Amino acid sequence: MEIGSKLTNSWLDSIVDSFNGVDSDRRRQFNRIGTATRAVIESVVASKAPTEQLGLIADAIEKVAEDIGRFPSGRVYEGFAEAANTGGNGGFMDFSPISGAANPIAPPVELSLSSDPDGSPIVVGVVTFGSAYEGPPGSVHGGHIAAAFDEVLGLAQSMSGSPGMTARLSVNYRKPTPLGEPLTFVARIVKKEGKKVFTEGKCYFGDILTAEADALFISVDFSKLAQLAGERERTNDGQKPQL
Ligand SMILES: CCCCCCCCCC(=O)SCCNC(=O)CCNC(=O)[C@H](O)C(C)(C)COP(=O)(O)OP(=O)(O)OC[C@H]1O[C@@H](n2cnc3c(N)ncnc32)[C@H](O)[C@@H]1OP(=O)(O)O
Repeated sequence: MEIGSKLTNSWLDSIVDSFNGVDSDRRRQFNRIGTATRAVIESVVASKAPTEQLGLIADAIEKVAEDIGRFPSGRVYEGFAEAANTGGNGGFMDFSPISGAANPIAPPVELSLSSDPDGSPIVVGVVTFGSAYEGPPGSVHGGHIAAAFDEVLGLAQSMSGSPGMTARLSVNYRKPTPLGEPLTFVARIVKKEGKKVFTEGKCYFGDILTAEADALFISVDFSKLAQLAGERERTNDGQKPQL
């Protein structure tokens, strides 16, 4: 199922088009950096390395930060990084904080579109949270579970054809969600009433339901998104938001 075809707004199309023009080698290098930085984050959290080694590693990381910091920083793909905005265009999501391979803070959640046994479209997110995401001992922090739900539900609601923003997200944590184990998130649209898109999702470890969520999305006028993008540019320039 190609949901991108349902997202026909020209502002969004221009963003997706801008991704399509992105040099693939550049994208590959960004993804390499994201993957390596994510590995560093995973290893430095509670590392058992000797203190002397930690000092050398800190020196090396400070050098990397200095090297990359010499270049101006902005956004490679202008626009939002959330799944709901992408129409399923994988590349545009490279910098999503949840599913973006090139964003080191993303676990990342790997998203795909599927259908349930009755043929209804669903979004599936597969992820293994590493040590950096620990909340209760051996378990994923609840905030990161909520963020993963926001991402998969956000993509699901875009299948309504009139995507919007999360207005409300409610998570019910049924059992501790294990770290370091593959988890499967499943999300779907429940109903649509005017601008309101109601969604629900579940998180499984194997057959075990560890958390479930429901969320309300409100379809937004793309001029609002353009306004938010403009505000982001202003705040990037050091000015205060004016929303
Ligand atoms: C292509 C779009 C992709 C967008 C990005 C992808 C999102 C990915 C997931 C996210 O992380 S989004 C980030 C977190 N969410 C936000 O920052 C949203 C902040 N809130 C807003 O910007 C506005 O409140 C919002 C756009 C959600 C709604 O504003 P509107 O001016 O469009 O709503 P409006 O006042 O027209 O209300 C429409 C209906 O929705 C209801 N409603 C609005 N906000 C609500 C809310 N927060 N909770 C419950 N109901 C809400 C409202 O009562 C009303 O119901 P009725 O028609 O029955 O009267």
